[in-house]
Amino acid sequence: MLNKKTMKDIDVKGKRVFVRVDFNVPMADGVITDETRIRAAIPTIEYLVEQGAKVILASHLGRPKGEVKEDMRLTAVGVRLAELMAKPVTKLDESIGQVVEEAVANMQNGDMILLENVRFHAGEEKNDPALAEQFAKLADVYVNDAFGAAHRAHASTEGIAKHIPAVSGFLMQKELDVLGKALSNPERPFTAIIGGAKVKDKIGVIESLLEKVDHLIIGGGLSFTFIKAQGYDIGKSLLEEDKIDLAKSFIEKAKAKGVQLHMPVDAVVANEFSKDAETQIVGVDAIPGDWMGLDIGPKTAANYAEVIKDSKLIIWNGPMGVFEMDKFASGTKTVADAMATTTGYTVIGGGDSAAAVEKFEVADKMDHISTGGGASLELMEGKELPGIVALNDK
Ligand SMILES: Nc1ncnc2c1ncn2[C@@H]1O[C@H](COP(=O)(O)OP(=O)(O)OP(=O)(O)O)[C@@H](O)[C@H]1O
Ligand SMILES: O=C(O)[C@H](O)COP(=O)(O)O
Repeated sequence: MLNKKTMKDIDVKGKRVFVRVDFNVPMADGVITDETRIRAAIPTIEYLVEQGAKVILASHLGRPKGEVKEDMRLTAVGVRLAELMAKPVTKLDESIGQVVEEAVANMQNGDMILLENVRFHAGEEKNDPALAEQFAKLADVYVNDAFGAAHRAHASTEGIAKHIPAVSGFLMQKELDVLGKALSNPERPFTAIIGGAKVKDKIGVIESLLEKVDHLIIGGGLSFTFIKAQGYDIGKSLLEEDKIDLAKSFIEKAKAKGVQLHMPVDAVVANEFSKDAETQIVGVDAIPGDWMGLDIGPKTAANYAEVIKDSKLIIWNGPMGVFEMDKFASGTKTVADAMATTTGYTVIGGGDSAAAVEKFEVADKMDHISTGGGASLELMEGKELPGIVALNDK
């Protein structure tokens, strides 16, 4: 997409290569619960090992806010990576300093080191030039393969690229190719599905997609602000009062642009926010005053499935309801199944939608599941991602 150098444009043989990956994987009690992001980085790591590079891997995990947090160490990730690579990975307890420098000095070609969570240093998120320099001095070359963190201008994603030759890895390239092509030269009909909790988080992406898509499907918590904007009562459903006018303006803009805007016609409502709540299915014009909408209804889901079936390209970001609870999972499941069976090209914009297709066991039916939640959203909004901008031009 962008004219940036990749690993293939430079010689990495025998070089010390600092590879920023996004190993920010979900963990529960020290156990990795989803290793997608580790697997996604393997092609880059394998290539570098095969080329005889000295591979120094760096990542963040969680948000430790500049302090050492025992439960945010990358130790378990190192163990899993070694298994997946079927080769030893030396996991260090630091990401800079003497111990790291000595370990790097002792590396043989093809060796792998995994540094400790870079966010244990406050300078990482502050993009502290001194920290970036410390990272840079460990290596001859910088490879950024952390698409999921490309929207962050941090010392290991942006600052370091100012000091040593900086290129993209294979995952970064793939993400940019798929999302970039979809957005710049989409096959039509092009449909975007936007769900999730809040309008606030999706303003930019809705605005940008209205310029590009043929169909825009709205679901999830944010759809209730749109339903309200159409003049219906939404009971105790999620409402962003200050975004009603914005929702109205989106409805108008869609009309003006000839974009077909699809909004819920029915909803699954509950008497409380609980997995054991009482539920009923109602039209959006009949939501009872003290109930809340927690999923799109079956008519809506069937409408959405029909649009997905007839589309050539579909991008999905954000669940249709509270899919974590069985009673409110049906809308998201119907959309996931429609994505799995359409002949169109399907792209999942990371985060909760990726978790949803995993949960409904259709992940392998998707054409592309982005490893970036926030990053893919920002890319779809048309924003420049600092981790990419910082790389060397071709
Ligand atoms: N009708 C609803 N009422 C309340 N919460 C809802 C509703 N529909 C969906 N949600 C919740 O919204 C959450 C997901 O929204 P959120 O905006 O955080 O994620 P997302 O859009 O997938 O973003 P990302 O991809 O960055 O994770 C889910 O946890 C889901 O339970
Ligand atoms: O999980 C993500 O979206 C990335 O790893 C970035 O994490 P962050 O939102 O904590 O910067």
